[in-house]
Amino acid sequence: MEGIKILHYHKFWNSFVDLPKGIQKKVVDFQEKFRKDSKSAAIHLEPISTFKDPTLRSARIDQTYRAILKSFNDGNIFYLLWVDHHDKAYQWAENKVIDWNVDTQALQIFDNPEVTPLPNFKTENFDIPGLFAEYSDKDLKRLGLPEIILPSVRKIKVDQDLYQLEDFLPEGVYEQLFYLAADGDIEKLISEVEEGKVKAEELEKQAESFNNQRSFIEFTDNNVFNEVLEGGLDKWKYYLHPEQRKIVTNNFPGSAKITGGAGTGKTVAAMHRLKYLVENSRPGEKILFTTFTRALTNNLLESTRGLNFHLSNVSIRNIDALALDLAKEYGLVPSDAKILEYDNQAANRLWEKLLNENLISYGADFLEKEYCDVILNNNVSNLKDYLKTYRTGMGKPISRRQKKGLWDHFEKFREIKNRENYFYKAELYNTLSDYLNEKEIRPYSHCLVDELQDFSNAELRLVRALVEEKPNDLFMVGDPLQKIYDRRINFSRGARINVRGKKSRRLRVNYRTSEEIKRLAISIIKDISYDDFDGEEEEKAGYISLFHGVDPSYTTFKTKDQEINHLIERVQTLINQGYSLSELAITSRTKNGYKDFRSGLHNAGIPYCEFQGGNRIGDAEGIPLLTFHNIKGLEFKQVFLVDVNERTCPFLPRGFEYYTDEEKESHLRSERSLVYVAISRAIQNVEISGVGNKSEMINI
Ligand SMILES: Nc1ncnc2c1ncn2[C@@H]1O[C@H](COP(=O)(O)OP(=O)(O)OP(=O)(O)O)[C@@H](O)[C@H]1O
Repeated sequence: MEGIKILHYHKFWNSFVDLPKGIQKKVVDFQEKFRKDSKSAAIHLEPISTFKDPTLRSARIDQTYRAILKSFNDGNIFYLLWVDHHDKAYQWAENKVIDWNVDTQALQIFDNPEVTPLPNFKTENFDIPGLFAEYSDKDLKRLGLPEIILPSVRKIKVDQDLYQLEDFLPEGVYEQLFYLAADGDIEKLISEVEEGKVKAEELEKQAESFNNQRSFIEFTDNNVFNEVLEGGLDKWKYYLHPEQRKIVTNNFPGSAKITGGAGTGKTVAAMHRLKYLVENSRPGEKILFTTFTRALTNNLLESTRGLNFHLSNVSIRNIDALALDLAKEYGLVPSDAKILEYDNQAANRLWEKLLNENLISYGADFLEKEYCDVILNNNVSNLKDYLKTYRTGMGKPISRRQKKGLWDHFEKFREIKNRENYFYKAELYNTLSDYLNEKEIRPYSHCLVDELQDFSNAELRLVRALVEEKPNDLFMVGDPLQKIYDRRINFSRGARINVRGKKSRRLRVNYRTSEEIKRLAISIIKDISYDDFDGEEEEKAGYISLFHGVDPSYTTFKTKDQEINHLIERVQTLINQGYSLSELAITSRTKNGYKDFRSGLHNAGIPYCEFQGGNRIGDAEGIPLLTFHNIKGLEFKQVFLVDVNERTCPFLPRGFEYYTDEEKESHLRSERSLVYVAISRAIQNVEISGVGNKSEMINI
């Protein structure tokens, strides 16, 4: 038959990569022949009597290798499921159930419970109701639960039973039951499943539902095979979670905010969204993808190239660099303008100058904080507005009279600083936003923002000003739980961005880390409440990893030398096991924290590198040494958190005892977020170490 479709199961690639090179090439040829004529004698497409599923077929790759396929829709669609040595391929297929689920419009693959018995739960005789007792069979089936597994699900009484069933459920179904156990809103879950379906009656169209595309994709050319032959498959480029795909292709009536825990594929969704916008853009439209750090910008530049679309109308820039360039281009700052960072040497010198030249009863620290957090963060340009501005989170209230006095000081400070051509970043953003708004210049048609939680109100106002308000104007992804800078964002009031209701969505599947690592990461911040950037509490429930690994460890030592020796030994063991150094990372709360480990690596002859402004300094192939701040946005197979004890985590700055309660709380929240960020960078394993007493933040 002409025009046969082959849909590739994402786990098919796991079997494909393990084949000898020569056989991989034969698999590529096999598919070409199969598409032309699946009934050709050379292909030998046949059912096998030992397969429990009568719709499964074996096909011949050569004398010894077989492909396992499922025939679908009267044989004009085939699912290519597995390829292996004859015996192993048959073994893989033998006891599988491979069923089309009409409720979800997705093919389901799972072990036949008649052959592979489902686990018995310890809670079987407990006199407590089933975890899902309040939901009808019909509703559970609408979430994709196969009829044959329903009796076992009815026996689940506690979360632990559900975890035991994970490997016996089809993909996606465990996830749905996990969400249901976490927040109990079955109507919401059913409607999410429905959104992942297509309206069409034809099975061929239904096979393209978002729910089915989670695991099955048609590859019509051989490029992807070449990609695998050259070094592996980046599944994120093709197989998207239905929630990711919805976000990528959705038509948002205005700006969209996407949140999700660490590793839930927010950056991946944003990159696909960029591709989608480019492919649907009109001539002349320019699209900006911006983020906070240079390291992430560099990663984005690299990764988006792999998605194969034209980047000619796309600008991928970090927000600072973009703002400075645009401000210079519009003549808003001199070409030799210099940037002031909060609390850096130049800023401290200028504030001291103000204090020396005037009789002022406030300290430089207070003045700078008030100027940056209240004046600049709210873009206050005159005394009248300053008098009206709330100083939320600023501690001790100040009177109208005090505000008037302060305003005079700030005007003098501005003169001092402008004379020397210095500008705070926020000042640059404000000046630029005001200019763009006044002149109605909108340099970009769409803007995507990654690491949203690190943006300040001033940066977000600039983002808002760069793009005209219209459907699909802004697409912003971030994780409130990873907010490691102590700055308040408020979309509607602070940044004039409106994203309430349906325009904000949340991703929940952690693709990066094992469930064990995710649980540890979440335990750090579980009792803290995080703002969703619009004054509501960000949800934490229903955040799940779908694979398992080893339990993270936390070891303390008597001396620093012991800790260093232990780390060096562990690194050497991992190298011997075949890990490359760049797959590992050593991270500590401060730069000082990893200094001794750097010497240890040096003495042991193990190459290392550090990060500066997004670039690797030292041996680029060496093991990276990073602070918890600059490991953000990156990922590694194994992460070592070093120098972790009661004194370093949380890290308390000098003068902490004088902070107001609100400031203390805010600081400690950021400290917890930092540890959450550092732990959640690991794919397979986290090892924590320190000298002395353990940090009370980490309970292992
Ligand atoms: N649909 C997918 N299929 C396979 N892998 C995926 C998918 N989506 C994301 N990933 C992988 O999961 C990891 C985390 O993805 P990503 O960086 O997009 O998450 P994130 O939510 O931005 O994380 P963080 O906030 O922690 O930086 C990456 O290795 C990515 O390739």
